[in-house]
Amino acid sequence: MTPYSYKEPVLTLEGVSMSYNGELILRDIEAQVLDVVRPGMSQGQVVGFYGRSGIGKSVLCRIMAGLLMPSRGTVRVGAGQQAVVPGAVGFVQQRYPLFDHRTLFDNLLVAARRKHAPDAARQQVETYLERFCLTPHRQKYPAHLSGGQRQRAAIAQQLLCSDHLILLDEPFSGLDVAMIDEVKKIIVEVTTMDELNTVIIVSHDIVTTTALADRLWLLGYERDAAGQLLPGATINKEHQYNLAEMGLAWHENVEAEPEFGQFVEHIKEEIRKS
Ligand SMILES: Nc1ncnc2c1ncn2[C@@H]1O[C@H](COP(=O)(O)OP(=O)(O)OP(=O)(O)O)[C@@H](O)[C@H]1O
Repeated sequence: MTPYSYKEPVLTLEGVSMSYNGELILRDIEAQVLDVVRPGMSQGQVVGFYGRSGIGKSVLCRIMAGLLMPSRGTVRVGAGQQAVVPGAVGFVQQRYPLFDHRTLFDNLLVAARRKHAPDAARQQVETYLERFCLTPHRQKYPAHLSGGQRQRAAIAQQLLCSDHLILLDEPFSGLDVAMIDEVKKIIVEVTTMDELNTVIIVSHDIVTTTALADRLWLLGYERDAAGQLLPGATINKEHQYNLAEMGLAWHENVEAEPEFGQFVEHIKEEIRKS
């Protein structure tokens, strides 16, 4: 088994609940991501986040990104475990919002300027363009980029202006198989770029996401002792999977392993039941 250990927390959800007009959507969520350490390498974290449609994944993402205040509870982020504020967590939404009237380079520069002085910001943008194979497209406007290029640009943009934590909402939907491979590579690249980089992937593509993840969260409903469904979805302890502990993290071609196939079936069944 790959040797690993854990250091300080990079994301903590403490008693997070959310109601809208008296309807409880999320109930008392307690979950934490720790900085994983693997000898001789810079290893970030990948959390796969699942749940049935309409259960509250987007609401929880907006709370984790600091864009929505929970009705109760707190979200702490980063090595300093500060309460999250808007901008601290990158959020790549399905529409990949970029400024249409700015070139790709300028879009990234606007993001980088939120964190860096002018010269350093330009340098950072050059680095990210290169890393994400976007250098040849630097002068193009968003409308002239392919779906995959926009996806990579949006991930680069969010990485440039946030502090290590990035949420990806359905990053594989609507992409062809070659593009899915490319986005997978980017996610691996992001999480090996910096020890503290943490990517949370919200996805209905269980196989692709589980293969990348070292941790999974499943948002579902719990039942009381009498078997009645409790209001509000939560991520209970049994639905917080540590794939490193299970020997299913960081393998190339993990999808081909029988244990992986069995685990994916188990997850699908849990999602159906929840
Ligand atoms: N501003 C709001 N006011 C009232 N209810 C809301 C609001 N935002 C979300 N909801 C409700 O919260 C619930 C969870 O919605 P959410 O968008 O988080 O689901 P989801 O798990 O992301 O779904 P999907 O996988 O289909 O995108 C839904 O019932 C939705 O109607």
